[in-house]
Amino acid sequence: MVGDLHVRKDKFVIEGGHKLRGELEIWGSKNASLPIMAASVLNSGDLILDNVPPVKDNITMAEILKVLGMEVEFLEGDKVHIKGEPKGYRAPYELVSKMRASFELMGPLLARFGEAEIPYPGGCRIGLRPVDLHIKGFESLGAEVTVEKGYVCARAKKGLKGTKIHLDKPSVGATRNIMMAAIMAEGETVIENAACEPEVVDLGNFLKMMGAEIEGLGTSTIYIKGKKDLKPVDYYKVIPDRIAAGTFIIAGVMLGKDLIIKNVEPEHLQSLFIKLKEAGVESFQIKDKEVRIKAAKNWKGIEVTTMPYPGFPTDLQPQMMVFLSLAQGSSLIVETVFENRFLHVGELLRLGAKISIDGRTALIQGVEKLKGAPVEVTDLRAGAALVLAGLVAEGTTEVLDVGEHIDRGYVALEDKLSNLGAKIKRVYYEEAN
Ligand SMILES: CC(=O)N[C@H]1[C@@H](OP(=O)(O)OP(=O)(O)OC[C@H]2O[C@@H](n3ccc(=O)[nH]c3=O)[C@H](O)[C@@H]2O)O[C@H](CO)[C@@H](O)[C@@H]1O
Ligand SMILES: C=C(OP(=O)(O)O)C(=O)O
Repeated sequence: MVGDLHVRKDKFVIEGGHKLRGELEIWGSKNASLPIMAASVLNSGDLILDNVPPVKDNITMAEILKVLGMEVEFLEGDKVHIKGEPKGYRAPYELVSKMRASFELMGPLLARFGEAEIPYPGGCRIGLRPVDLHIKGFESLGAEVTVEKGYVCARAKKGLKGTKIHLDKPSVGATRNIMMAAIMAEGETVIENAACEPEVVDLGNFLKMMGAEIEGLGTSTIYIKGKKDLKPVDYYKVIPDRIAAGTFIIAGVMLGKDLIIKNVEPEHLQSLFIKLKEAGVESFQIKDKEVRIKAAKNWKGIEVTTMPYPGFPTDLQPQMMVFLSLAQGSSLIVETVFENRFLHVGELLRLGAKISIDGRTALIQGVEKLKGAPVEVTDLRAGAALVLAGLVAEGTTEVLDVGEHIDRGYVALEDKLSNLGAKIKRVYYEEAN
């Protein structure tokens, strides 16, 4: 019975060991869709964003835009229709606390209204994840920033002024937020030590379509010439999700049998391909936007260090750890981006993996097989990794609490995997609150 003391959750029940075959089309990037949806508060008119999957985070962003006064509707075929203009500049805590990228409304709202009030954001609890670099950037542009009852409030009544900003770290979110604030500022802004991630470039390309003057996208120095007047954009197509693609590619090298992953941007996944080859995996071919994969027979342990792009993505680290758990010999994974992104390790141990942690380094001793067990999801990519582990493990694995995390970034993952031959189903359960 669902009463006050119980919450309804969902889990995946996976029978491991089944091969993956057939075709899968990768959807649009969540981490590019989110800031582009945020940037739509700067657009006037009718916008169709294409390749925007209805993952939970995108739905949350749509809800926030609606609270701000815009009309947002998800259409068939991963399109979202955004109309109208924002009437307010304060985003509600209940929605912002669900994900990280909601804080990226601050830059465009500040540019548009000279004012923005956004609570500290949520998102995966993989580290402290402060927003100090975002705030320093807004302050450098001339905004006065205060924190009031958990809301970060930025004010620049006289408008923002372009300046040189050097980021202490190449933060993806801070680069995007500052870029959005700066496109309407007076004069030139230079962002040094900027993030080079494809999702930053995609947002920049969208802003350029609006008439923003931006140079240096994809490099560590971004130049922005502020402009008062932007022009409406009516259509933009978001890049494919490289992390979703990487997740399926890692599944494929463990379990593929003529698996074809489509709508992949190979350039965005070079660091993964290089590491798979270093481990001795040659059973995949890349042609244009397609990757054809067969399971590798065996592979050897390697060292992987997560780094900002074009380094190995932290968002594929948990999935890679599953692959390396089954390697011959030992592997090292060094997580340099987030200080607490080994939450999946405890769960992988339940499945028989041999992993120890020393600070930001995980030492993985390859085992012959993983064995099914109940495991709990702690964050989005940890969840993806546990699903991969369940697919490859002997016996049945129950991956608990998938709705809270996995659905944030993967739409109906169980259906996509079932279509490829996996035995996986979603089951609802109740948990004491
Ligand atoms: C919605 C979205 O696109 N999320 C991605 C984005 O997150 P997000 O934009 O939050 O990641 P950042 O690049 O900002 O974070 C990188 C590091 O910088 C630190 N930091 C960041 C901002 C700040 O003001 N101060 C600070 O110290 C963070 O704690 C972290 O240790 O990039 C991450 C790194 O590729 C990915 O894992 C996330 O999937
Ligand atoms: C960490 C992630 O998301 P977020 O930044 O929204 O928490 C992710 O997409 O893996």
